[in-house]
Amino acid sequence: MMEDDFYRPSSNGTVPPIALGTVLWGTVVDFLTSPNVVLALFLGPFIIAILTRYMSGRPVGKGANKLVWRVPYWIPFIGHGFSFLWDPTKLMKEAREQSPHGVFSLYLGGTTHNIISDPNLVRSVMAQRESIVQFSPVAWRIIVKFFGIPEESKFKYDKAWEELNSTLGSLMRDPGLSELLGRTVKNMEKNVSEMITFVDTEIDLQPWEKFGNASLISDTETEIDLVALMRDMMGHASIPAMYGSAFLQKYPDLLHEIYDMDKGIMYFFLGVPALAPFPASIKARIARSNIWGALDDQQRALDAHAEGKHVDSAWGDMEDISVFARKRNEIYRKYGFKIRERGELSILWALAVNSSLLVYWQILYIFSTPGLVERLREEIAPYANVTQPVSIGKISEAPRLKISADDLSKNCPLLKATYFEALRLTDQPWSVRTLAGDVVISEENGSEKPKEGYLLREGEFITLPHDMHMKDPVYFLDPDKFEPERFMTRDDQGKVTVDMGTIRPYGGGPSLCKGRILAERECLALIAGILAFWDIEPAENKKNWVIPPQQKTTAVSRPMHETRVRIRRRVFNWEKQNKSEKTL
Ligand code: HEM
Repeated sequence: MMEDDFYRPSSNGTVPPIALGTVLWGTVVDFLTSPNVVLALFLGPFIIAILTRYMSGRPVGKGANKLVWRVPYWIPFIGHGFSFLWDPTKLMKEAREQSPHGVFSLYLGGTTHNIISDPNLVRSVMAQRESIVQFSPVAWRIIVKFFGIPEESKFKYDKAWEELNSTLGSLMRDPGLSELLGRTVKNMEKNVSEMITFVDTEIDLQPWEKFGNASLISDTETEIDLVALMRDMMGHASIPAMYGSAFLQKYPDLLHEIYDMDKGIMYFFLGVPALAPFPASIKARIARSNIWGALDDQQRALDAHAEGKHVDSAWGDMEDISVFARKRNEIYRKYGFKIRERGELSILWALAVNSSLLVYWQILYIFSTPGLVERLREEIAPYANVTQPVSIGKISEAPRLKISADDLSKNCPLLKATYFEALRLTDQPWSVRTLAGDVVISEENGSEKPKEGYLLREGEFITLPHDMHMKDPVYFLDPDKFEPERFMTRDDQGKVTVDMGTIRPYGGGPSLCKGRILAERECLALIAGILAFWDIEPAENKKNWVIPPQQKTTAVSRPMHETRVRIRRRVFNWEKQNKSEKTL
């Protein structure tokens, strides 16, 4: 029998195996480098892209039930994915300009998103039945992906949904609203009057001064980052109002962890794995897990408190935790939610992120608009005032600040208009819905104009980017200009009123922001308090304010860079009087 011999030359003239590989490789190389194949490989993707582009622009049809025009795209399946991730605002702005009716659809990773910003059509979407135009599947996706609630807890949430949702109503009416607002304003009155310490010893600085890298210029002037300062001033007032004063004392980094988590929102939604080497993603995950740790601790303490068990003394008597937070804890206990299943992070995040950014933009626009500060100070004077401190010999207390948030909202149209205008310019909220059936949306224009109607199909998404309307030059003259007066009207008797008009800074429909009344009042209160107490100018060139470009978030945008400012305490009337008496 002949032995196998790999090295024996082949007797039948075929090439040996080693050579066979070489030949095969050579053949492949020959094949791949033949002009036809090079052409095909080179042109293939182009042909696919051109075909995709040609076929992806969906015909619109005619009549009252047209299909929404789809922006053509080049890459199958991915569709507009890359340009969407790169700069969604630019993509949408350009698409709206090209679309015959300002309504268009984008194709993102296999799903069709109908983008609607016309206020009449948005109203029509909001008026549809929730069973067809659904928010709850979107809400659950956010809860799992961003807030990290375990998927398997869904059945508990389904059972408790109505009761948990009904607690949100108490954010908008009394006694819940006035309890939260009252405490928030009290914290502001104290913190605003102690906002700047004018010391240069790190240990004596206020937490917001540390975060804002405060540097002492003189006994009466400090330089600081306005973004960090305003964010923390709001957070240090609103979070203790809802979760009690021990919460931030026990977890002093919590506020900044909320900001870090918020910065990583895209990574959570894209499902980027925990260990993926993206610093912002890793930071956001660590932050989320620390926030969970703090909230879990508080839930345990609340459980123990409610059950009359021992509670760690660091939590104090817990009496200053809002009725709202206690009620939610009661519902979690009633439905047997384990500590790790409780979704308080969604509330804490909603409370902390948007108002804290909004007050930064609002104060920046106010100070950078010539003459506005003086007009506002005159308007708010009766409702945000500073009184003379008590003096014993040469030692006197700090001046006292008193703010009436309800009066500011009712009686200060200019201040309120600056809030609406800051929202219009910097808020970029989107409402997203899924379609559980076909639906026709149409303009209820009530005029002779033919009614425009669009057929939207089951399985598609509807996205309402409210910011597109808020910056639309058709509705807002000079849309990039800060002009609060655009929200104000004067009647025949000279009475000035302010109205939000068609802007939708808080989204709409069933998911419409439940903190909107609280947000408006707390923002007005903080701005009025600061205007009453402090003078602010840009640090660099004392007259030249720079408005930073914006980075998109889920609602109020983040500035792309910090704003260094110089802050001085105002000279109050009694001080001016004392001075003039001394010089006499
Ligand atoms: C200027 C400040 C604020 C802005 C611009 C804002 C904006 C928004 C937006 C755009 C939504 C989503 C709406 C949608 O999906 O259509 C929302 C939801 C929500 N916001 Fe706000 N918000 C602000 C402040 C607050 C505050 C202070 C709270 C207090 C906790 C709060 C609580 C909520 C809650 C609970 C929801 C979810 C509502 C639901 O799904 O039923 N918001 N907010």
